[in-house]
Amino acid sequence: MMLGLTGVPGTGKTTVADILRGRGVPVIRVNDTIEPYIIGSDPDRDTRIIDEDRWVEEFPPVEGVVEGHLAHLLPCDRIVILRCNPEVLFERLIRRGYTEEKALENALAEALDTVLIEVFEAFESEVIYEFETTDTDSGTVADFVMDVLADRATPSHGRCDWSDYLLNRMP
Ligand SMILES: Nc1ncnc2c1ncn2[C@@H]1O[C@H](COP(=O)(O)OP(=O)(O)OP(=O)(O)O)[C@@H](O)[C@H]1O
Repeated sequence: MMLGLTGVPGTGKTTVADILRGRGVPVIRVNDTIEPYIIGSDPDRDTRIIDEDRWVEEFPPVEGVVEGHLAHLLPCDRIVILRCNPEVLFERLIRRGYTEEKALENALAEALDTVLIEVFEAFESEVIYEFETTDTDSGTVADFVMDVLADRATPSHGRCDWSDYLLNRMP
């Protein structure tokens, strides 16, 4: 089974993936596979531009976990999407050295359910597992991913509502 572990930057994907790898689960990091597919950069947004179509086309199927915010573009069997309260996400990203602008951009992407919407466009709800990491340690998040791999978890989505965050930001 190929399980995609996705979410906005800062939701904890890499931390969880490292724990899973430590427990013997095969994990591929999207970031380790995209180098040949970089076709430019966007200095305004401090991001690299990837030829996503070619990356998806040439990605060899994996028995295990694919971790990264593009994982849901792949034909995964199951998708775990990590969520985090945008205020907390913002603080995590600032602590990690992001500029305020970039941290805010990601907090807004989380508040607007951006990744969840992309996941919904590509997958049936029976294979989508949403998990909130705001007040949950990464070991517990890793336990959940292992439950999904072992078919012990129930698909779910729609429990994260960050509309208060958006309302508080309106002029
Ligand atoms: N469950 C958690 N509770 C508290 N802090 C966390 C949790 N998960 C991750 N963090 C912290 O948040 C920051 C971002 O974590 P991480 O790099 O795992 O996120 P990510 O989703 O992989 O981001 P990216 O997509 O940019 O790689 C790190 O400083 C990490 O220590």
